[in-house]
Amino acid sequence: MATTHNLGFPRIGARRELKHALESFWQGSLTEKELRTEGASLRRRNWAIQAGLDLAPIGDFSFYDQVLDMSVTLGNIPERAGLAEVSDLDRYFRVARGRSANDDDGCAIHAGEMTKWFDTNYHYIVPEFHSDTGFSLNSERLMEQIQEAREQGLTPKPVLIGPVTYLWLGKSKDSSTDKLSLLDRLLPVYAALLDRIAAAGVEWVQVDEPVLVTDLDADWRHALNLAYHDLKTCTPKLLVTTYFGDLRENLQLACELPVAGLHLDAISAPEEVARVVDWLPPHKTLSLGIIDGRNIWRTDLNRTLDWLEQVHDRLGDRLWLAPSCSLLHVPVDVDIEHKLDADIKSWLAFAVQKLDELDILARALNTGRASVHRQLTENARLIRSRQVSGRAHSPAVTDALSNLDGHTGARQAPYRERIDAQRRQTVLPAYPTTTIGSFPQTEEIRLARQQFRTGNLTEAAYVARIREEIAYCVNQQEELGLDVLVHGEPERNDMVEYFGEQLNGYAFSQFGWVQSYGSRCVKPPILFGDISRPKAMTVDWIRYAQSLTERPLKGMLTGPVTMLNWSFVRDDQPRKDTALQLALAIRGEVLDLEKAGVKIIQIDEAALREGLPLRQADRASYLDWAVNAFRVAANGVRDETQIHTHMCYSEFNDIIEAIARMDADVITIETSRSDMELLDAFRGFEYPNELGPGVYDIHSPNIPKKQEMVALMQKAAERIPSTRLWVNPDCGLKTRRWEEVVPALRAMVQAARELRQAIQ
Ligand SMILES: CN1c2c(nc(N)[nH]c2=O)NC[C@@H]1CNc1ccc(C(=O)N[C@@H](CCC(=O)N[C@@H](CCC(=O)N[C@@H](CCC(=O)O)C(=O)O)C(=O)O)C(=O)O)cc1
Ligand SMILES: N[C@@H](CCS)C(=O)O
Ligand SMILES: [Zn+2]
Repeated sequence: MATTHNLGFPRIGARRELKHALESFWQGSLTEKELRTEGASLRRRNWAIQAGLDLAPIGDFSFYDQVLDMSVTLGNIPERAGLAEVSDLDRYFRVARGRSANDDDGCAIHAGEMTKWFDTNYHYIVPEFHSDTGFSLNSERLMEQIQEAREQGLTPKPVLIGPVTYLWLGKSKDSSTDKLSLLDRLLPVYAALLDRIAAAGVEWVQVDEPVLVTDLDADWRHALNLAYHDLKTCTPKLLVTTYFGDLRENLQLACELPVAGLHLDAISAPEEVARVVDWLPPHKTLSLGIIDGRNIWRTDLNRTLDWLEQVHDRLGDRLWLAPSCSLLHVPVDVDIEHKLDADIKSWLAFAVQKLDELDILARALNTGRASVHRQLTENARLIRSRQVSGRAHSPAVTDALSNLDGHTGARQAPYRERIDAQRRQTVLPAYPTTTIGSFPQTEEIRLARQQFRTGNLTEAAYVARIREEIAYCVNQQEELGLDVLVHGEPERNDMVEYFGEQLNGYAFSQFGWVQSYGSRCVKPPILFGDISRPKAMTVDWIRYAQSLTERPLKGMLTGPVTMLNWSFVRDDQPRKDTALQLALAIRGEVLDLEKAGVKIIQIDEAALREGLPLRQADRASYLDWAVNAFRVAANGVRDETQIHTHMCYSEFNDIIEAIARMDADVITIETSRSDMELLDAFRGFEYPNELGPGVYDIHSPNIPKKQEMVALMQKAAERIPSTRLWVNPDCGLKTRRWEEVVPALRAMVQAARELRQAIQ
């Protein structure tokens, strides 16, 4: 009998119940008890959905982030969060979100650093390590949830982040600390935790070690061996899970770890299944991730069974079935979508449907295909309907792509020549100030959009409301004295979804939310077919904003690679082909903006770095097509038109040469939290164009001080000539309030003025 289980379920709730509860709690309109009750109710509902599984995940639910939860379990919470004087939950949120100086006692606490979870759009709170970091067990949360799940009649399988991945995800806060040196201190706490779990009568524990799909040096590989040899005396059976990629040179290591089972992501690594089946010692369980946990297309069940049956024949009871990774990365339930086109909806499977698929596959293996004949026939019909549908294909798009040549992505003149034309066209002071695009997305703006969507506000009234917001935003920027203004993006629900809604080839859901960080969610649009742009998407808003000011106004677009990486994309053609289609559509918009007199155009590529393959060996080819897509989108303009791009959450050292190839005139990037160290990459490489290193962290409610920003820019000027530096925040301001934005930008403008005086 093949066993079914799941690596994790989306915790935000089908209607984002967790988001609403968290935000009410933070505003003070929900008590801690009420928040905990809502959490328990969500867990109950999620487990009810998973009741058909042989083993249900426990501990995947989190009030903010599963990595932060693991830090709490291991007693590794930064001291600044306070010890005795606050409740556990308050301390937890202090690390997650920081605390502004305006709260209660006037003491600001900076939030834990947030970064990308592997190559996904989920962000985790980075564990912090020091040379004296100690660990201590805090198993209450897991023990309670094991009990809750039992009461619901489930067989619990606790989910832990494995010790080696936990260290790998964290950051040493003092340069002397080698993270791996902490393993000796960490392992006894894992052992104690496993003992407690065993005492609760749990048989299997899932231990996530996705580091196994990355390039590991000998020390990290040794750490994996050491850790699992150390833990092998613990009673529960350990299922080491890997996901998001293939194992390659770590395959043998993974197979030979002294644990009871291994989970392989058979969606990312189909070619490794046979090798793992061969290598895995005969006493071990193999869990195969056979349903895509990161995309939303229905699985071809018949085709899956064609190869899976042979594996089942070989492994019998040793075979477990699961989605490829946690379902955290997909929305909850496609059945609640009532506005999706019926054909497209029938091609999709969200978390609930993925578990149904898993059940059908298990039944087909355990009791024969005939026992699920109806479901398999229906699945075959729907898979075929997608394959033969003409809706994904547009001959006009194929034609447009065939007209691309080597010149399409090239600017007319090199940067050193075109910068003169740009400076003649738009005269700016040294250290020009600008922002990244969005200004506060207030409740009122979202309400207006909701009323428009539900027919309670006419289009004319909605447009008037957004124009009013743009006018306010432009006026504020003029008063603050910023040099290059933006319209503030009030018309956008999201920087990707907004464009997805306007392009042919995209569909979008009503409730397809996926957690991005904490209570913040995104609704990735569904890219199902060839992409084209029926009409201009941003020109009217930007033209209106420009009409309100004499100062230069920056047009604002999302780039093709970010559109690709933050959408659910079609799986019937290579991603690079889809990127090129997106690039052509965005190129059309860039040229329309230029035609409308816009002299500066920013094309955000916030997710370019995120899409970088986890393995070094795969990176060059990704960067080639990703940079090419950006160039096709951006570089059709005249020399005088200045192209900006923006990237956030980026480590640039390893991709600096690719960034230079994008040939944007100006790049604005996140750097403030790294104390400008990120700019070392730009110095070493002698980055030729202009750069706006973010001078303050927009994720924090703290108002930056002028002197701090001056100091950061001085550090930047040690690496990049000051004549090529811009002054701007790290990222967009949509999550902040106007009361925070105005003083922060005022201080930033003053900082720029001080810097200018120093070079006169
Ligand atoms: C820069 N970032 C982005 C990432 N990915 C993206 N796709 N987009 C990004 O901007 N990844 C990295 C970072 C992550 N950062 C953030 C920051 C902020 C958010 C965020 O605030 N998300 C909002 C949802 C935004 C949205 O779509 N709003 C809609 C309203 C949707 C809604 O609430 N609908 C209601 C019904 C009606 C209503 O009340 O309006 C409902 O469905 O119940 C809009 O503006 O129209 C959030 O609320 O979490 C995300 C990532
Ligand atoms: N223009 C976008 C970029 C975010 S990465 C914004 O300002 O929100
Ligand atoms: Zn950004």
